[in-house]
Amino acid sequence: MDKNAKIYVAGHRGLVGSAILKGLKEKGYDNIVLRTHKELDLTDPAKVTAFFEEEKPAYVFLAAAKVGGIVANNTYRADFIYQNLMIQNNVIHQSYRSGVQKLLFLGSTCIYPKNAPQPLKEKYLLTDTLEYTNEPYAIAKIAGIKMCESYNIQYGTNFMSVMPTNLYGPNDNFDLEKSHVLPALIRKMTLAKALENNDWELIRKDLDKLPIGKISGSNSEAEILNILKSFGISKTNTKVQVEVWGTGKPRREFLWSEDMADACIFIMERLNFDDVKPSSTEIRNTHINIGTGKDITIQELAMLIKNIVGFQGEIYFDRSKPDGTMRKLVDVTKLTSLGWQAQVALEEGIRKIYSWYLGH
Ligand SMILES: NC(=O)C1=CN([C@@H]2O[C@H](COP(=O)(O)OP(=O)(O)OC[C@H]3O[C@@H](n4cnc5c(N)ncnc54)[C@H](OP(=O)(O)O)[C@@H]3O)[C@@H](O)[C@H]2O)C=CC1
Ligand SMILES: C[C@H]1O[C@H](OP(=O)(O)OP(=O)(O)OC[C@H]2O[C@@H](n3cnc4c(=O)[nH]c(N)nc43)[C@H](O)[C@@H]2O)[C@@H](O)[C@@H](O)C1=O
Repeated sequence: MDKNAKIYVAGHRGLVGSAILKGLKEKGYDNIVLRTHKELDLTDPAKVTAFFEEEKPAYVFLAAAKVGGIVANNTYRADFIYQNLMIQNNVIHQSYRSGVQKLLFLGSTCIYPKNAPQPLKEKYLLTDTLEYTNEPYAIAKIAGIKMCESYNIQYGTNFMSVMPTNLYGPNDNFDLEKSHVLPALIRKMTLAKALENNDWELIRKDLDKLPIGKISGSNSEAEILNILKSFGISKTNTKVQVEVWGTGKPRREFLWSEDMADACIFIMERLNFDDVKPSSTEIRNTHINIGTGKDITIQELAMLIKNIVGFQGEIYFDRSKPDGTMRKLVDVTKLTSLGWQAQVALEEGIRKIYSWYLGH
């Protein structure tokens, strides 16, 4: 990418978009065009058309999407399929129409079949049925991969697709109902530790960030305890307990968001669709996995976060909540063979995000 070329980062205030923006600035890219969700609703075809006609970016990082954890995906199924299809259809199609030189579409490893062999190779796409809790989101993401691939084949565009594993880092979503597991457990353990220490000031400050109406400065301690209980943080006479969803047995792989951003920029700077296009007519692997190549169980993750936060109480598993896919470790050979590797180990990343969370 030319350092002066106009680059559009869609979703620049989110977890990944903010890390991509930071990474681009650090590398000296200074012609970056941005729009908040409020300024440009990417589900609106007319507004997206007008934006591309006006700005004509040369490069596009498509990091805007409807995103959430397992329960959000399972609950807001219509929103996840509709909004994601609309956002990506609009951005990819208008990128083609306005002559964008290269686009990076962000998918997710949930595109792979629920029971696919491990580690997940790119070619396992579309070989079996998906995990049901996130099927609408996964189908939208598969449509995005196939849209990039089809435009490349028919129109000669250069649209790349990447499939990141579970991500975490600054500007993540810490909503206790809609977020992913890692930010949710950071927040739950932080609140639980504050409850152990009777640190009501910290608890009030934290809960103040909840949707309006749940808490105000005048909530009594009993009312706050009820709110915490509704999020799975409870106190008996002797101990504080934190609820962890599911059985704790599923395995997940976690990548620091700034490593993810680094991989995205690496791919945009060095790779083209022709480099990843297989010669076979049965194309199933034109996308690229991004991950660390290491996974842990949710129980191990919960214990790691508990220790780093310094929460002394107990954790227990709520088996009424879904486990989702039991394992989705990605095969990162395609990317690492090109010279890219993740830098931030999980324990270091958890320390960093815990410190970021306390500061925010
Ligand atoms: N987080 C993860 O663990 C993973 C994420 N991914 C993928 O990475 C990408 C980025 O995800 P992540 O950064 O976590 O998501 P975030 O929710 O943190 O950020 C998404 C961004 O998209 C914006 N956005 C959402 N809807 C619209 C819209 N209609 N118009 C304009 N902007 C919109 C949001 O703005 P606002 O907040 O104002 O709505 C936000 O800035 C997504 O494609 C996601 O599917 C893939 C695998 C794992
Ligand atoms: C990135 C990926 O994210 C989603 O998939 P997921 O990996 O299943 O997402 P998750 O982070 O929400 O959960 C991981 C595991 O952790 C368990 N778990 C324990 N306790 C909490 C908890 O407190 N919150 C959450 N959210 N999960 C918890 C939870 O039960 C599950 O077993 C996809 O829908 C899709 O969007 C996608 O692509």
